[in-house]
Amino acid sequence: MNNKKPVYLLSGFLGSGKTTLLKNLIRFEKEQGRIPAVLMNEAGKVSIDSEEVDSDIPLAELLDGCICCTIQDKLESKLQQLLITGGFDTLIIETTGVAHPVEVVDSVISPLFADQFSFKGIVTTVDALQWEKRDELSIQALQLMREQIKFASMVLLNKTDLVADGKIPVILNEIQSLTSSKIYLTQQAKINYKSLEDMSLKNYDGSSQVRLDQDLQLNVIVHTFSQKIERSAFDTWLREQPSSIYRMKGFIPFHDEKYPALFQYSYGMPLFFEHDMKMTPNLVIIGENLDEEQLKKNLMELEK
Ligand SMILES: Nc1nc2c(ncn2[C@@H]2O[C@H](COP(=O)(O)OP(=O)(O)OP(=O)(O)O)[C@@H](O)[C@H]2O)c(=O)[nH]1
Repeated sequence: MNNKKPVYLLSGFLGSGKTTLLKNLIRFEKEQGRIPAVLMNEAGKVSIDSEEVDSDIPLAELLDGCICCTIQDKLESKLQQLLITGGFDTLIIETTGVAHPVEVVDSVISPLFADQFSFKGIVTTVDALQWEKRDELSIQALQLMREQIKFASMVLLNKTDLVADGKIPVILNEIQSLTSSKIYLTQQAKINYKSLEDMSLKNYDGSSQVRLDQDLQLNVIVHTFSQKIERSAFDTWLREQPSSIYRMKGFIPFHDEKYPALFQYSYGMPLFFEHDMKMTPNLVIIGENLDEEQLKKNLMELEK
């Protein structure tokens, strides 16, 4: 009888649907009578996604950096902590959108945990629309997306609702040329989660070509609003932002709302959701070669 806890690694570029998949997977695990633990990290000092994980789920977080080479030691100690605290059956790791999955696999497959964890594989989500528009990405960002696909044990081609039906076979072919793993077409990262149980770790040869810290000039900027702002002024500010901002998320304190609104933005598409709890009004901005000083100055002007 194998008592090792299965570990799933969720990978995928910024905004591709990892957190959406995580939430679905947690629900599925609970329905199967299992308790999932979650390890997540965010490329910023504050965590937005962890607010989305129910409080009854064991959760460990790594902040301020990517779950990759720079914090591998921290990752190992978090894994150890989780094992000591126990009380879970499955572990789901959500990596930041800028992490190379292989770096994380290295920690999880560490001899330290060999008898406790059974690594099931990497599930990579790909934003179909973003793939279609991949020419707009920098070479490094595109290279990372390719690597995330190449090392996947399973690929979810997500957000298929955002591209024309006729384009799907083309995209599918392009992605299949990078991996022999199965590709599922999804919306809101919905699949039959039982297929995850049969995954095996493919394409893991330990070689990684992208060292993000050196290659991709990615900035993570965190702004904390000190006052409420006008929605219209924020919308105007949004329209002026460059395409080199890949992702934003946070809680925005608007004048006419009781609590800060949850804000999600990927590749030019903003979404706002009412929130029924008072969250710290932090906005995390992720992009390439961003002018932090100018961005913060403009955001502060919205508060006047
Ligand atoms: N239209 C559409 N939107 C989706 C789909 N799946 C997820 N989204 C939305 O896309 C946004 C980003 O999804 P997340 O699940 O947060 O993506 P992520 O990969 O965790 O993002 P990071 O944490 O920034 O790397 C959210 O607003 C989701 O609701 C989909 O299939 N179609």
